[in-house]
Amino acid sequence: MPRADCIMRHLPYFCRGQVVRGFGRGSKQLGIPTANFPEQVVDNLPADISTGIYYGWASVGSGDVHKMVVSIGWNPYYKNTKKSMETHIMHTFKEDFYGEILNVAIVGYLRPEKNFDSLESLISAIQGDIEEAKKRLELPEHLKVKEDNFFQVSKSKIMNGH
Ligand SMILES: Cc1cc2nc3c(=O)[nH]c(=O)nc-3n(C[C@H](O)[C@H](O)[C@H](O)COP(=O)(O)O)c2cc1C
Ligand SMILES: Nc1ncnc2c1ncn2[C@@H]1O[C@H](COP(=O)(O)OP(=O)(O)O)[C@@H](O)[C@H]1O
Ligand SMILES: [Mg+2]
Repeated sequence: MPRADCIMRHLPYFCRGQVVRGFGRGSKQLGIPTANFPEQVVDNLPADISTGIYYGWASVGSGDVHKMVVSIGWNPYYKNTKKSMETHIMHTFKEDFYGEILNVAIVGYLRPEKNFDSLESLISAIQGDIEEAKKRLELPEHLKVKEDNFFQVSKSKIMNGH
């Protein structure tokens, strides 16, 4: 079990980066696309932040802020050799946003990464995470992060062309 202090000490955790292509394993076909961050963003995570499933807020470029869940780790079901950080945003986008800047604020921890004996059980675990995250994000302490200057800055920066 990850130690609680290693998780909470770093939250809320803010970061941004360009959306890159993942393994294209068809998470989109499963109805759960995940926007993957490049290696540098993953390498910049605090060294002792636990791998696992987290929730928080995200925006694409200067767009609206939405609820999100993010998976940090090695995806034991797929046995990745590189640590990844993938964000599923609870919003239906008109099109893909590869190459755009994804802004994320992680506010809470849900569970460690797990292995599953079928793809169906992985999918239902992720769906459970999404429902739990939606609920927890309604807490006032989490709602206030949605209004954080971090997201305002991302708007003005992009609008001014910097
Ligand atoms: C909320 C959430 C929870 C996840 N939990 C697990 C997990 O417990 N174990 C695992 O192997 N992968 C987990 N994943 C990662 C999926 O396996 C991953 O999104 C999928 O491999 C797609 O990868 P790709 O973007 O490289 O195509 C989770 C993803 C999300 C968004
Ligand atoms: N709600 C969403 N959350 C995350 N990514 C989304 C969403 N809707 C569309 N996308 C797009 O889908 C891509 C991720 O799909 P995915 O199947 O995980 O492919 P990859 O393996 O390349 O990450 C994202 O990079 C983004 O461009
Ligand atoms: Mg992905």
